[in-house]
Parts: sequence; C-alpha cells; structure tokens
Amino acid sequence: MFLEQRSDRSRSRGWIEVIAGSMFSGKTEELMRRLRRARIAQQKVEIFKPIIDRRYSDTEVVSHDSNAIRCTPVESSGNILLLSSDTDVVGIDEAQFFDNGLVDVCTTLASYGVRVIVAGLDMDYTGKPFGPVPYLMACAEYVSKVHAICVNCGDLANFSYRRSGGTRLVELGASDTYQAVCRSCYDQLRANESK
Ligand SMILES: Nc1ncnc2c1ncn2[C@@H]1O[C@H](COP(=O)(O)OP(=O)(O)O)[C@@H](O)[C@H]1O
Ligand SMILES: Cc1cn([C@H]2C[C@H](O)[C@@H](COP(=O)(O)O)O2)c(=O)[nH]c1=O
Ligand SMILES: [Zn+2]
Repeated sequence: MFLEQRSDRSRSRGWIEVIAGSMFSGKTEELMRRLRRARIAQQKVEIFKPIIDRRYSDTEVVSHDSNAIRCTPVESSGNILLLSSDTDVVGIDEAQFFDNGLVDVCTTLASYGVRVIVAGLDMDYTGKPFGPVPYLMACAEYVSKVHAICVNCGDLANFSYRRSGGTRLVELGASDTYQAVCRSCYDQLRANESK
C-alpha cells in the first residue's frame, strides 16, 4: 500500500502516515511492519518514542506480543527534528504522549522529504481526543484506523476502557489496567461506574 521506493529528495516529496486506534488494536505491530520494510528497502530509518513510555522497555518500541525494535526515547517533539537529519523514514510510537508541537515537527519533516509514520491512541480512557494524534490525523496524507477485539462481546473495539488506576490522563499500563471494548460495551461499563 505504501511505497518503500524513495522519491527524489531534491523534490521534497515527503508525507505523513498515521496509525491510530484503541489499545491492543495493532498500532505498534503495524508501525514495526512498515519500518522493517523500509529498512529492507535500504532506507535510513529513525524511530522515536516519548521518554515517559517506560512500560515494557526504555530503549525499544515493544508490542503487546513482545515484538521489539530499538528506538530513541525523547523528552519532547523538538528533539525528533534535531535527531532526524539525513533520514528517509521517521517512525514515532505512543504519539499521544507528545506535546502538540509534534504536529509541526511531522509537517516540517514531511516538507523536507521525509516519510513520517506516527502511531498513537486517538482517544483517551474517557473517549476524548488524545494529545496531538487527532490533529495529526487531520494533517496526514494517509490515516489507518485499526481496531482491537472487544473483550466483552467479540465485536471490533475502538475504545480503551480503564479498569483501575484512577483518573489521571497519563496512566501507563496494559491488560492489567485497560481493556479494548466496542462502543456499546464501553457505554455500559462507564454507566455502571456511576451507579
Ligand atoms: N482485545 C484484543 N484485541 C486484539 N488484539 C489483542 C487484544 N488483546 C491483546 N491483543 C494482542 O495485541 C496485539 C497488538 O499489539 P500492539 O501492536 O502492541 O497493539 P497497540 O500498539 O495498538 O496497543 C495483537 O496482535 C494481539 O496479539
Ligand atoms: C487510554 C489511555 C492509555 N494510556 C496509556 C496506557 C499505555 O501505557 C499507553 C497506550 O499503549 P498502547 O501501545 O496503545 O497499548 O497509554 C494512558 O496513559 N491514558 C489513557 O487514557
Ligand atoms: Zn463489545
């Protein structure tokens, strides 16, 4: 679906791809698949994640199935620009944790001719747009909305239900803390909370 072949850098043909969805929807696996293919095509790839994502590893992007790829953890979106010189492809995971400056960073890189692939949650546990991801979806050339399986009913899931862990926006966790659920199961679970 996406071209691994580089276009001529002098013509500055870059673009932004966003992979968005709930937790467990396969965002990280899809990001890693695209980045591996770019490496097979001999392209220079740099991978970043926010430094606060210490869930599985400090220096790797790791999927829920334990597949991993090395990355550079960064404090803020501005670091990505500084560390991406002479790069063909930039991959960014857990984009929801970055500041809104990530939108400008991705746009600038794309204008320089870089293929930018961003993965992140589109909604937080309350069902609200999460960080810069919805803005990136608006600015991207390509958006892939991926889905998990609802652990309650087996339908497609696009919500991340928080089972425990309080009300802070940022609460790292996996299936201990979150479940992927469909809209109907999400509404039911949230309604039960206020009973
Ligand atoms: N409810 C679920 N629906 C789909 N996949 C799930 C679910 N729970 C666990 N998984 C596992 O999670 C993997 C996806 O992991 P990952 O790419 O890290 O997702 P994401 O980055 O979107 O959270 C799937 O291949 C599957 O093995
Ligand atoms: C919904 C939601 C999630 N988080 C955290 C939980 C995980 O550490 C990551 C998402 O990881 P994944 O690769 O998409 O599975 O985000 C959070 O901090 N706040 C939330 O509302
Ligand atoms: Zn459901």
